Amino acid sequence: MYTTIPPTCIAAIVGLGAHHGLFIHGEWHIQAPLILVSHLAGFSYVLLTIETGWQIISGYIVALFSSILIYRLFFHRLKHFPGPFLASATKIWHVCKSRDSRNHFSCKRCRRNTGIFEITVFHPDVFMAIDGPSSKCIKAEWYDLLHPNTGLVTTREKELHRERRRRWNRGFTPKALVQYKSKILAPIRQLDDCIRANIAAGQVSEVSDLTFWLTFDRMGEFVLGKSFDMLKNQRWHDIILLLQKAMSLLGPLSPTPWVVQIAFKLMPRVGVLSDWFTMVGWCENQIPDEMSSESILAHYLKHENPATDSHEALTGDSISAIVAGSEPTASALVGLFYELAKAPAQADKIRDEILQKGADIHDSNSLVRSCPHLEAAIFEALRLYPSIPSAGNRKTSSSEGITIAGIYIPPETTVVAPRFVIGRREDSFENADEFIPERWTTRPEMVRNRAAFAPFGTGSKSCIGRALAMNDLMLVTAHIVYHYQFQFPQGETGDSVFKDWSDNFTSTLGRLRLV
Ligand code: HEM
Repeated sequence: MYTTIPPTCIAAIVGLGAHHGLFIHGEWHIQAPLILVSHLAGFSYVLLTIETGWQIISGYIVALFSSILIYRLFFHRLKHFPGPFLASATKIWHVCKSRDSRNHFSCKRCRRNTGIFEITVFHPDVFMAIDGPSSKCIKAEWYDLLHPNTGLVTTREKELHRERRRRWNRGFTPKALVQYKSKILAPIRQLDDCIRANIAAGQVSEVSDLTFWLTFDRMGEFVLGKSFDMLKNQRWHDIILLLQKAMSLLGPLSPTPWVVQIAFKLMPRVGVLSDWFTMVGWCENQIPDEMSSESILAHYLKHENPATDSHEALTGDSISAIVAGSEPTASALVGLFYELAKAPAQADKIRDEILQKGADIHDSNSLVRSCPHLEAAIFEALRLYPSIPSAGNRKTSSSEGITIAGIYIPPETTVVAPRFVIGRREDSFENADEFIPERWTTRPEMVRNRAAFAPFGTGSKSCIGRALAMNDLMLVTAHIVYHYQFQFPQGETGDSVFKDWSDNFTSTLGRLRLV
């Protein structure tokens, strides 16, 4: 006698098999669009051809998701780590928490883990553990964001990253830097013109806009060989507006790279996503035009290597370099001018230092040599307003975990190191929430643990533009502080800079207006 197994049971077995045989192993975010489409197609076929199709589909879905849930809640290798219950069940919890692009604030409130496969570490040793010379960690799934376009920032594969970084380094030799460093002086003059015009008209200076225009113009020139001319035209460039709109997706969606892949691949013409692709198309079109310019990209093309320099790779590099270079410098400037407006004595101290030492405000080497307080004020702004406040996730290798402060983190685990929380730890910095540049000069005892300060990252994946960024920050700050005294407009406190700070991988601080 034969007994037939009901189709619903077979579907449930297939669901369990899909989880244990397939999805439990490795990474699936890149294939997420394909998985979704093939499941929808399969479900449609079953519904159309089998009378009890919906039962079969339910059997499959219930078994698959129950298996995933039970595994995550009771058997996962990270189940011993503390964290909100729902966070260990689904990443959608994290998306809900960061829906207003405030992941950095959530990390501070939560102070615990935010997801399955993921450990958030608040200990200052984390930076060295994930990016130090002996680390085997790679960049986490998030970095596949631009797939198939990959820039230096988003290259996850270690060897490929090393190769691309070597090529980028050629554009950052001391000789090349001398040339790029002085190119900030023209945008600074344009910034100055804007401020003077505002003063003459009795108008408030929109510092947030001005600093973003300055740094994007600067990066346009640096990466593509031509400025976006926003300071000159005193208005946002259409492409940068599209880029900013598209970046706003990263705040809520960063915790789920698979959702990003589905959205990018299956809905490229919908809403903000279409803005993103317009911007990508624009960047693609800029590349062949710029071969002869002095941009970093042209430098790259001159040494083209077909193995690594596909058109996608160059597009990825141009987008990620524009974003990586502009937004962080702009937000550091907004944070710094906000603090200097709150504490004018600090601005006076910088001005006195420049005057007393006779430093040349057009030469960053002269400023570095003579103005430690200026440099300290910039460090303090970078500590309080980190340009990458919660992102920069790494993943432990498939064979080795890492140990941080005596706690072992297993292989294949995403490690999150939120700079916003770590840089404001009271056990690392005395009066940690206060702007005290002296902690970097005359009061070193106020820095209790230097490891908690890593605004540019550490090791082989750290910021390649650090020298350029410090050059620009020194020159812009010295110029403004030397020539102007500034304050908040009547009736304003500037508090929105902190309150409206959003975390879209890079920081966008709230609006700053000064007179
Ligand atoms: C205040 C200004 C800046 C800050 C605080 C900053 C900070 C950082 C940090 C923390 C990283 C590591 C990101 C990660 O782990 O994913 C990074 C990477 C990077 N930054 Fe910057 N950055 C600044 C300015 C710049 C500038 C001006 C450039 C352009 C020349 C630049 C280009 C890059 C690139 C290309 C990477 C990727 C490096 C790699 O993956 O090897 N950054 N930056």
